[in-house]
Amino acid sequence: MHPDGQLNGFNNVNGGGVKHAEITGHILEGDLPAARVPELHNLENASSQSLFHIVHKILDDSIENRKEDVPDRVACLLKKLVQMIEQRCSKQAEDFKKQNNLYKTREEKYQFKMRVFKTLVTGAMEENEVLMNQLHHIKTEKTMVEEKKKLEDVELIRLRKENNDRNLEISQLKQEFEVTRDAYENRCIQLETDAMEIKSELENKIINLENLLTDSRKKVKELEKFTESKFQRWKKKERCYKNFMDFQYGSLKELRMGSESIKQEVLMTQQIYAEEINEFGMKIQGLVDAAQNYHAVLTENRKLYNEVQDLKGNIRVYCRIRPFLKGQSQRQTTIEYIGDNGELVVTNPSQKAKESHRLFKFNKVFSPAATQEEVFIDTQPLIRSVLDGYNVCIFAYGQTGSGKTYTMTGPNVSSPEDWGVNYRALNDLFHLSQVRRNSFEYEIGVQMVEIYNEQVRDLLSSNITQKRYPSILTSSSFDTHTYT
Ligand SMILES: Nc1ncnc2c1ncn2[C@@H]1O[C@H](COP(=O)(O)OP(=O)(O)OP(=O)(O)O)[C@@H](O)[C@H]1O
Repeated sequence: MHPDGQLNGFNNVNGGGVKHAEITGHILEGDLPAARVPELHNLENASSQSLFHIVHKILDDSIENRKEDVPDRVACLLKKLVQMIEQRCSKQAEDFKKQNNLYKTREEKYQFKMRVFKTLVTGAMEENEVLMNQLHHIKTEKTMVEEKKKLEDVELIRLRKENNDRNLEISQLKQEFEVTRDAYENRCIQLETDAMEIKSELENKIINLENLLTDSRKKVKELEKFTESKFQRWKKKERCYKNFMDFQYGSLKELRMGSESIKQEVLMTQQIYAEEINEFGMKIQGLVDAAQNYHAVLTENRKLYNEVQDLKGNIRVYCRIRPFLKGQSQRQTTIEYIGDNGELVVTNPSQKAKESHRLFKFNKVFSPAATQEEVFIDTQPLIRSVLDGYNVCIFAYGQTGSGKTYTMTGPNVSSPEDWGVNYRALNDLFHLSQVRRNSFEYEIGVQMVEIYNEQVRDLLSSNITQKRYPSILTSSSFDTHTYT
């Protein structure tokens, strides 16, 4: 593997070593003539170390012997030696360069080979891994196959046992088959005998059936004749129906035409109807406007009406004179005069002449002849103002038997003519709420009380214990709610 130049170099050194001994022998002797210096050219092949050694020797020798001619020879020799060393050095440098280049080339080659080897090694390792995996897989499969084999062995033993059992069964079945076959053969013989009997029976039946068939054919012929006549009748009927259908079809055509004309009429009517509806809508709009105006006028009217009630006076006192009851004498009357504007003159015969007449002034005085309706008509406007949100109180005052119940309730509830103020007022309020139901919704509550000996009693309560009010009535107890 060493370069050739280096090997030659060693040879030269060895070879040079022999000559070096000879040359040093001459130089050491000190009689190296100048004529022999050219022989030193033969030292070209001597090693650099031996040449340096020679130089050292020459120098030592010249120092020891102090010969005058030595320096020239030494100089000549040294020059020669230096030239040789230089040549050698340059040669060696070239050799080194060459070797270096050679080494580099080889190194690249080696590196390339190394890479190839590495690739091969990597491939070999991967292959090895794959093989290892395959080996592992094969081992696993082997284990499975072994287990399967064990199971199959067990299965084989079981199948063998089963086979023995089956053989046993087969032999038993064979025996049974023998027995069954014998029974079957006997049965066949029996059946053959039966079949023979049935055959003879069937032959008899066939003869009978043939007779029946002959009869049937006769009947079929008769039926055919009958069918032919019927067919003719049906054909006649078909013709009739066809005529009828044609007639119906014509009627249907007429009906369709009629339907078309009706459709046209309906469309016309729809158009007229739409126009009329439009007109009607416009009229309704007018009516709505009129109704709105009507409401405004009604509100104004009501306002004026309540103002009139206010002007008549918030507190009004009416006097009703009860007629004499049966058995009472008409001569006992103390009523002297009843005026149209509420004047009442009462006489008291027990007083002196001046004080015997007393004048009372009321809003109105009802005579004994006044009816229930006349009394109510004067209170009606006040009652109606309740529906506009005014508080109204009507109460009767008087001594026992003076006619309070008669005036407020009436003597006979079943007769509307006899109804008192209460019934008439409620009747009027319900009637008005019905009339105004499109504009207002009223909720009406009723309470009737009696004040007797400064004790308030609920006249509508059916429970006796709750009849007496514990306290004085508040105005809110009489409220009538209105909603718009
Ligand atoms: N205007 C009238 N016309 C005819 N009969 C009358 C009239 N007013 C009262 N009466 C009769 O007078 C009687 C007494 O009347 P009523 O019972 O109404 O009196 P009252 O004031 O309620 O008595 P009390 O305070 O005791 O309850 C009754 O029989 C009633 O029918």
